[in-house]
Amino acid sequence: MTQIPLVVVAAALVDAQARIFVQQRPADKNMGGLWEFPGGKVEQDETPENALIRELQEELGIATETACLAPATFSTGDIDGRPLLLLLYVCRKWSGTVRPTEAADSRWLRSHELFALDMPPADEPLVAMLDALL
Ligand SMILES: Nc1nc2c([nH]c(=O)n2[C@H]2C[C@H](O)[C@@H](COP(=O)(O)OP(=O)(O)OP(=O)(O)O)O2)c(=O)[nH]1
Repeated sequence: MTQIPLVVVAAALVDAQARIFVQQRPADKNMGGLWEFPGGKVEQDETPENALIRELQEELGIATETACLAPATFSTGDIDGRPLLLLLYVCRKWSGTVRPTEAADSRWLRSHELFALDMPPADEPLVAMLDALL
């Protein structure tokens, strides 16, 4: 049976020291304990950018806008047998202070430090791309 991909959006928030924000998924969630970029699923009738703006507000308490979300790269994979399309944006401009509301842990890391983290399989190409880009 053909399945429509699950579209997930994620942000590489980059601060003035070129560090990137990552957070650890809570143990009770799918892929619990893995490190990820903030973001989540695009809901019906949402644009990817609006979904990411919503997720950043919900998960981190920060506000940003579409013009501040630079499409960086994407990756593909599957989640529980459903195709996954993971869209990564780079965001350098937001208002408010990053305060994770749901994460088990969080860190600001240089791009090369991301390679040492346990992340979902679909994130590996994203990390390589960020490391080349930043
Ligand atoms: N946020 C995020 N999700 C990722 C990344 N890499 C990756 O494979 N995923 C997967 C994990 C999840 O199965 C899915 C995102 O779903 P989620 O559970 O975080 O999204 P959500 O906030 O919309 O979740 P919910 O309302 O269903 O709880 O994408 C990543 O870097 N960031």
